[in-house]
Amino acid sequence: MPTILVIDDEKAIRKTLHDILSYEGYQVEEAADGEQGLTMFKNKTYDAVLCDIKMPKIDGIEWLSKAREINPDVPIIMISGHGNIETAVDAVKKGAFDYIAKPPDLNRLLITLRNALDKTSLVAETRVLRKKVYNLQEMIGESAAMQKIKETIDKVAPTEARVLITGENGVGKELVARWIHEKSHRAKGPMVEVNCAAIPSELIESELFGHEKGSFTSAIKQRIGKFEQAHGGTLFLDEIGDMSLDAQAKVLRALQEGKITRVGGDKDIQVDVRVIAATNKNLLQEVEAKRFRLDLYHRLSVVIIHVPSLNERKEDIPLLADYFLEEICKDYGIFKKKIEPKAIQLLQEMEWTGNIRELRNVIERLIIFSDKTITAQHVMDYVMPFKESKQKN
Ligand SMILES: Nc1ncnc2c1ncn2[C@@H]1O[C@H](COP(=O)(O)OP(=O)(O)OP(=O)(O)O)[C@@H](O)[C@H]1O
Repeated sequence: MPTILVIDDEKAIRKTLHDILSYEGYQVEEAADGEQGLTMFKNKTYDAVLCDIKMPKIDGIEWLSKAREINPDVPIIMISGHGNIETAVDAVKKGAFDYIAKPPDLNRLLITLRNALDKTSLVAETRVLRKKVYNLQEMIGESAAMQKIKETIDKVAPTEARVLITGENGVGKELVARWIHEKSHRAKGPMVEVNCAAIPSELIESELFGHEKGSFTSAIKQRIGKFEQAHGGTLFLDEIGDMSLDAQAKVLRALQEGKITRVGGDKDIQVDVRVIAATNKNLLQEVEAKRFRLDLYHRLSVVIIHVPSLNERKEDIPLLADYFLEEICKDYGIFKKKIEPKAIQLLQEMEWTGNIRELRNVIERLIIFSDKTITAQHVMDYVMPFKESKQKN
């Protein structure tokens, strides 16, 4: 539940705002003057602030600049009386999110607040994603296939071309998408991911394009979709082969016209988004089976990057094993264990699924059951029986 801080020296206004906002399901905290408001603002992260302009001690404009020094991400909405609309406009120039006039008009208040809260969640989401990008996992592997993938990423990233990434589950498709974003001109913008397989088909359109309040039964609030969230950045559509035909038609329009419409809305919204898609399906087969639109396939697949499974690039196993060994030992807080060349060789001779996580699990198991060095015997005891029983099943 979003928490709103209301700062006003007039008790009646505080009460009105308190009643309206609590009725709408917001948590409300009140301050009777700027000083008290500032102390509260320092001690807690609010989702939004409503602040009167004309107050004793610290006035609204001064309050705004102090609060923005403390936390510039919290949207502040100014409340202005008759005489100070100009000051309110000035406040917006100085970084206030918006202003509302006194006495507060219910609709305007709620819409402004909702927009402000959407901004808060966007800022938070962007920050999480930035952090992810900052910690972007290196792409391990020197096999011919991996080298080619890295070269393709370097070539395609700085362009605006759409990229389709194919390959089995867990081969590293998302990692490829993240590197394309990171090396593109959009790297400072958001990278927004949608797993199309994880969202029920009746919700996918609202997830992608957002919705207006009341457009369907559970649409209690207006919501901004992933296309809008990815504005200025990259939208990663994972498992695109699982998207419904209806949603495909809308995605196609978004790609053709650079515009979207929220579900239940009638306004076109311009979006500047680069789409990267991934799939573990053979999309051309899906086209033949009439589950995927050919025109969308062509729009998405300007460049295709196929990420091969580990079986097709076993040369990468020594580097990957060493990388996971280091990473897991660090996580465990122990010295890095050694692995005998003979043990590596056995790992290379095995059959692997495409999923790199499987190799990571195996290395973790070997770390647990070995002392300082992982030997061929460890592999025979703790990896092979598991593989064999899996193959028998
Ligand atoms: N070349 C690589 N070097 C190091 N780690 C990798 C590499 N490729 C993949 N990984 C790691 O393996 C895991 C699976 O990768 P990722 O999620 O990118 O695969 P995916 O193909 O998108 O999977 P899914 O099909 O499940 O969406 C991740 O933890 C990723 O960091």
